[in-house]
Amino acid sequence: MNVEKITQEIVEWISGKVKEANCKGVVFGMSGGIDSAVVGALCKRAFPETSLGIIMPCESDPSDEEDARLVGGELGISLEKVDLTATYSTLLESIGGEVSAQSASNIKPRLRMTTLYYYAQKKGYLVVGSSNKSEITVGYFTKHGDSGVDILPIADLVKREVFELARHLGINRKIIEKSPSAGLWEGQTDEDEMGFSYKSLDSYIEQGSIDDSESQSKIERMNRCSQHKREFPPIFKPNKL
Ligand SMILES: Nc1ncnc2c1ncn2[C@@H]1O[C@H](COP(=O)(O)OP(=O)(O)OC[C@H]2O[C@@H]([n+]3cccc(C(=O)O)c3)[C@H](O)[C@@H]2O)[C@@H](O)[C@H]1O
Ligand SMILES: Nc1ncnc2c1ncn2[C@@H]1O[C@H](COP(=O)(O)OP(=O)(O)OP(=O)(O)O)[C@@H](O)[C@H]1O
Repeated sequence: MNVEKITQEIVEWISGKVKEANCKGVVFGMSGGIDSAVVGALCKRAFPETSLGIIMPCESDPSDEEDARLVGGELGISLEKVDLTATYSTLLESIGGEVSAQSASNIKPRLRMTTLYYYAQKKGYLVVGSSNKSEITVGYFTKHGDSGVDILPIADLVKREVFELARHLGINRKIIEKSPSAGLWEGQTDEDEMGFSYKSLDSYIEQGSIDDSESQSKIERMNRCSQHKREFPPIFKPNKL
């Protein structure tokens, strides 16, 4: 992969999409992870004066905010912080009843999506998502949460390519070296939850099959089960005659 060429193409693409929408800039969530760091760096190149990163802790590990500030500081990205922890608790209290841990944790990305759209409309910006091809292939994202965005600049890159871009863009080594995590609960890591490594997933995407048949079946099952997340909701078409 010619990383500099791809970087330039993505930057031009972001710029073109924002102009087509008659918008002035971009807003994105800064989690302290590698995906949003790469997206932040690309956005800053496309819109040096009108790129805004939002840090949105929601029962998050405080080190995530430190990491997001480290990336933002080094790249010169303007940052705002919106703490969603109290909002999340209040919503769960209003819902009441017994809490389902998985359903509850998916509220967090949806509160972040709501917050990003507030800033987008207020400032005339587009919301930029940070999903990559590996996550999208297996549906490893929250429907209408972190997938609720306007444009997806790195969604055709597998995780390995995101790492290549991160190194090229000069993202701090601390961010590159930590284990990818959605940060939805303490100790969560992408690879533990998915049950296979990004290496296996990326090889499957690029080659169509891998030697590890157990991982391949898991990947194929997750891909099938998450098809609905990659499509517009089915529309019933009544016979109006
Ligand atoms: N066949 C079907 N047709 C239409 N809709 C269908 C459906 N099956 C389920 N659904 C709907 O989809 C919902 C389940 O999907 P969803 O709400 O997304 O929930 P789900 O896929 O269960 O959870 C999201 C996963 O993504 C992970 N995640 C989240 C956020 C960020 C990242 C990251 O690393 O970047 C990862 C998270 O840890 C978790 O494993 C169901 O409750 C139902 O409403
Ligand atoms: N605490 C947070 N503050 C702001 N945005 C967040 C936060 N957590 C998640 N997000 C947003 O949701 C996206 C998906 O979350 P996730 O934590 O999986 O990604 P990441 O941290 O960028 O990358 P990685 O999967 O490598 O950890 C992030 O890229 C970011 O845009």
